[in-house]
Amino acid sequence: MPNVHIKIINKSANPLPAYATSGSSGMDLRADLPEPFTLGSLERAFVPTGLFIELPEGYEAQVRPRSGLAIKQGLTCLNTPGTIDADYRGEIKIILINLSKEPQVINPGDRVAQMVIQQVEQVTLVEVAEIGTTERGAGGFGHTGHQ
Ligand SMILES: O=c1ccn([C@H]2C[C@H](O)[C@@H](COP(=O)(O)OP(=O)(O)OP(=O)(O)O)O2)c(=O)[nH]1
Ligand SMILES: [Mg+2]
Repeated sequence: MPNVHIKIINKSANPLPAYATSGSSGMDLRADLPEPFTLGSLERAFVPTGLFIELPEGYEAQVRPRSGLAIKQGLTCLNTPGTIDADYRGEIKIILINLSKEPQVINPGDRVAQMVIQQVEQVTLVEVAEIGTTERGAGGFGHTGHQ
């Protein structure tokens, strides 16, 4: 398991993110807020985490929604999966949107998203006149049917 440097600016006394179980893909991210705030129906907002991360080259972090919040409160990440680049040194922020019909309250320390850290490769694009053929070809967007 590689080490990753993380700095936490702790407005809400939040603990460092951690994997909830030994098999968890993501670590939950807590809202670093001075007080509760309300996200109205269809409103979006930055939710600060107070976290600054130094990812090794060749890694990325993804900010993803939590399914429980999505089904119970209609809260999700607008740009899911959010991309944290390896060279980003600013605060990790969550772009939360309330897709429910009711206002939703976010409390300091609430676990509003999760962060998955994984390896990612950069490639060199080589321009060619023709690309290779496949069985699928240009078929997509449901062309294999529903069942
Ligand atoms: O949910 C997110 C998504 C992004 N970021 C930060 C880290 C990321 O490295 C940077 C840029 O994100 P992205 O590439 O998605 O945004 P952009 O609109 O392309 O901005 P830029 O031109 O700065 O790359 O913003 C977050 O804190 N949370
Ligand atoms: Mg970008």
